[in-house]
Amino acid sequence: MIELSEALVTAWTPDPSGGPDTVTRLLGPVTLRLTERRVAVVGANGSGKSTLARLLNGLVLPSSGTVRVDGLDTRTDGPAVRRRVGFVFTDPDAQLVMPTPVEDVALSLRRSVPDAREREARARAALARIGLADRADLPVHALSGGQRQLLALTSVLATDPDVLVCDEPTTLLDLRWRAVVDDLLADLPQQVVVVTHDLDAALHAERVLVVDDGRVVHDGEPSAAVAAYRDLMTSSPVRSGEIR
Ligand SMILES: Nc1ncnc2c1ncn2[C@@H]1O[C@H](COP(=O)(O)OP(=O)(O)OP(=O)(O)O)[C@@H](O)[C@H]1O
Repeated sequence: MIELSEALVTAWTPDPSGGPDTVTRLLGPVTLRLTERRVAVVGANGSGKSTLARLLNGLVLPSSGTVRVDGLDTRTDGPAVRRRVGFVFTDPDAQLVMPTPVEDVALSLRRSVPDAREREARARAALARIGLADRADLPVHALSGGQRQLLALTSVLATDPDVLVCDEPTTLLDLRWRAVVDDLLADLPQQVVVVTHDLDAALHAERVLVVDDGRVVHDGEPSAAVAAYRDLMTSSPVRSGEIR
């Protein structure tokens, strides 16, 4: 289970005129217990969604307060937390590190499958399950954006995380690939936390968090949360100079 207790994220911002740096609040303080299997996070651009998502696996550490995953503190138990919580970025190129799909998935299996040949066989089987068997040995950059996102997901899932956090995993995809990735995520046995601008997808979650100006301003069942988010967006249009 993921628990945030008074988690606050701040950043030091340099003063362009050479004065002292200022501290900016990016998120929080947030107190949450995430127990549902499907959680969506929605909010305006720059509202703090990615910061919240990154807190969950220790990519961002709280400046004060704590974030715990199954009792492990992200500040002191980072590697153990990251083994439990897989993270999928918006842009798959941010996380695909090997030249070919089969090598990328095999790399994720290195801890659990010591034998190289067995690892490769399992990587090929995983790629076959998502329909990429015939792309396994192509250069990664030869895959389409949707195929690369599926590959990134497969590589993260190969590490067998208990929780998957996805930061806008379908934003760069067309409607067909969006449906493919949404279906894959929907069928996973793991807890999945998805940051999304896709309100239809958010409506399929069990719980939706609405983030605004670095705070969780609504937290509840999807239809009420999405309605609250729509109200928020129509009642506070972006005005010049207000973009965070
Ligand atoms: N390290 C940092 N230093 C200073 N400001 C930061 C830092 N990281 C994020 N921010 C700012 O914090 C705010 C929240 O960023 P975040 O990426 O969490 O927003 P978001 O809701 O995910 O936005 P989007 O939907 O556009 O991806 C933004 O204004 C961003 O510029």
